[in-house]
Amino acid sequence: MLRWMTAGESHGPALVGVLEGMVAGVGVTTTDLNEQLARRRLGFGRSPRMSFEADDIEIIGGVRHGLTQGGPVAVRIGNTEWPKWEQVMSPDPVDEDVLAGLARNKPLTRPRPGHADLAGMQKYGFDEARPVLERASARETAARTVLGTVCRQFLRQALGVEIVSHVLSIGPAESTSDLLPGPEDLAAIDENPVRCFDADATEAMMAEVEAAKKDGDTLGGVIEVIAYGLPAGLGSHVHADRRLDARLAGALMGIQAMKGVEIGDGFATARRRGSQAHDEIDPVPTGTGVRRRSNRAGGVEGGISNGEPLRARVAMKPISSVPRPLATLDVTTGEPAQAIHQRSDICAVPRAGVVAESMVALVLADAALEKFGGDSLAETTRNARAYLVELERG
Ligand SMILES: Cc1cc2nc3c(=O)[nH]c(=O)nc-3n(C[C@H](O)[C@H](O)[C@H](O)COP(=O)(O)O)c2cc1C
Ligand SMILES: C=C(O[C@@H]1CC(C(=O)O)=C[C@@H](OP(=O)(O)O)[C@H]1O)C(=O)O
Repeated sequence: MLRWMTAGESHGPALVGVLEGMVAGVGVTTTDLNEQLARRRLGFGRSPRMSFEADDIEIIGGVRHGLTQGGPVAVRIGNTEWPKWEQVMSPDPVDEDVLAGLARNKPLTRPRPGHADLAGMQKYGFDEARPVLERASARETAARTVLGTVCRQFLRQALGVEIVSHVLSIGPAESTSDLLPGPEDLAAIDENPVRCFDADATEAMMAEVEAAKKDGDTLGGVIEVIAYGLPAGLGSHVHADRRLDARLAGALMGIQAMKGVEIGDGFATARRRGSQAHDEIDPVPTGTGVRRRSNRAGGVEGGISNGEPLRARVAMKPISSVPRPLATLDVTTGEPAQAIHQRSDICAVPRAGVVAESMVALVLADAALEKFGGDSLAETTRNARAYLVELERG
């Protein structure tokens, strides 16, 4: 079983991520992790913090000379913003007079609708939003991205799986193209300012972000993640929590601000007749596997991967730090007020796609290890090959 956890606050000294259960022998380096962290900073409409902050990464356990060792992989990502926050976020007590003189420490008593501020204050008994937003912040997704990258390396090296994401829509601007990007298209997608595969939709998406910025507003959108090369047989129909689709939905919805998940054609499938909704199967000569005429199911049937590319879509709500402030209350007075606004992303959909890739990688690596087992990359690969040979034999 693969387990993972992150710790750390948005303006604390560092984030930490731990991945337990990864086999030995997976090739992964600091450069691999940095590459994915850099991708997570991409995109038109991102927060100014993305351009001046660096992810200061250090692998502190589980990897030796570029190979996983079978023990927990632990990674520390230093926040280069820390010196500005050393007192506000100090783990140890700080003199009250010093704190009172710090503008950064001003209590945040006007919670933002749509952020975790008010719900978190109520739940944990805080009288201001700082302790809530520090952990609710999607800064934490840097740690997940790193752990997902280890899984991505494992999936690639054990099974030849490649994971891609692209933006389908930002606000009302959406791609109408049916073209599915492949692994070879990922570099071009990353070069596109909104990480969109459809050049025709790019300008409209950028125009939406510009217009939202001008109006003091924010935007959400829809991202698609595709995994290629996934063998049939991951996940299971036998119990709810073993279903691959349920696990993917939970993982994707577990990303801050994600409010909807579709597997394959998802909601569109619900509007079709059965004859137009499913993927008909053609007989093929023994030894060549099976063939489907389409992939509306997005590579999962009965909670089990079916060998087609896995497709999952996730809908992100607009950023809740709206520059044109939303109505709220001041919790100290109970009077109406305008929500706090802080430096923020206008639209984080393009970079959220990279986080979504990592979440999919975590789920797929877990499901692959469950299916094929093993303690080393060589053993898992051997087991997977033996299974695939049997499968193709029919
Ligand atoms: C990559 C990424 C970047 C984000 N950037 C911001 C941001 O700059 N400002 C903000 O208010 N929310 C941002 N969010 C969203 C908040 O973290 C999220 O709205 C908040 O945690 C509440 O969402 P929830 O209701 O899903 O928990 C971002 C989310 C992601 C995934
Ligand atoms: C720091 C990151 O994203 C942050 C996510 C975030 C939020 O509320 O989720 C709010 C912003 O933080 P700040 O208010 O400090 O500018 C984003 O910059 C990051 O992704 O590394």
